[in-house]
Amino acid sequence: TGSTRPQRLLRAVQKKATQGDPQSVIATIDHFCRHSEWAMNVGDEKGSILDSVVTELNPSSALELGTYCGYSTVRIARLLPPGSKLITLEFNPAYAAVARQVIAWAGLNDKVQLVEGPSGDLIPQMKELFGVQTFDFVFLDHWKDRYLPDTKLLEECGLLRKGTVLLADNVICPGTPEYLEYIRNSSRYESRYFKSHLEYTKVEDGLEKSVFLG
Ligand SMILES: O=C(NCc1cccc(CNc2ccc3[nH]ncc3c2)c1)c1cc(-c2ccc(F)cc2)cc(O)c1O
Ligand SMILES: [Mg+2]
Repeated sequence: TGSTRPQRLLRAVQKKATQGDPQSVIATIDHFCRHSEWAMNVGDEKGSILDSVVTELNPSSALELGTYCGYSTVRIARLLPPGSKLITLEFNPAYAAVARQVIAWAGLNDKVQLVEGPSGDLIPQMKELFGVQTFDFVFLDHWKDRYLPDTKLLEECGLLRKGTVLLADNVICPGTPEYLEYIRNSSRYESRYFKSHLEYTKVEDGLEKSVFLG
C-alpha cells in the first residue's frame, strides 16, 4: 500500500516549507503541483484573484466548501484579520486528515475550523453548531453539481446577508453550468467573471464572483 497524492503533497510541505509561514506552504504546494504531481488546488494564478477578493472584503466570517489539501484554506486564512474565523467543510476523511496537517504547518489553527461531512447536512447546522449568524464570504470549490443546491440552501438558512460575496472556482473547467445560469440571471445577485486558467495548466478556467443583494 503506497502513499496517496495528498500524502505526498503533505510530505513535500513538511520537508520544504517553514513551519508557521503560510507563504512558504503555498509556494511549496504550487512547486509540487507544477513540477511533481498536478493536484486540484485553486493554484497560484486563480489564487491571486482569490487573495484580492478576500483582501478587499476583509471578512470576519468565511465559509469554504471543499477543503481538499487545505491550499485555499491557507490562502484565505492567512489574510483574515485577528478574531475572524474560516469554517471549511470536507467530505473525504483522507483529504481532511491531510488538510488538518497542512493548516497546522502553516500555523493557522486558530483561524480555521475544519468540519468533516457533506455540505448539504452541515449548512443547516451552521448556526446551532458554530454560532454563525451570517457569512461575509463563501468560497465554493467542492463537487461542481453541489454549487447550486448549496447556494440555495445558504439563502434558505439565512446565512447570507446584503453584501455577502460568493466566489466559485472552476466555473469553466470542469464547469458549473446550472450554477452560472442561476446566479447570472438572479436579480438577487450581482455577478462578475474573472477569466483565468485551470491550475498549473494553459486550459481556460475562471472564478465567478457574486454579491448577494438581499
Ligand atoms: O472536482 C473538483 N473539486 C471537487 C472535489 C473533487 C473530488 C473530491 C472532492 C471531495 N471533497 C468534497 C466533496 C463534497 C463536499 N460536500 N461538502 C464538502 C465537500 C467536499 C471534491 C475539481 C476538479 C478539477 C479538475 C479535475 C480534473 C481535470 F481534468 C480538470 C479539472 C479542478 C478543480 O479545481 C476542482 O476543484
Ligand atoms: Mg477547484
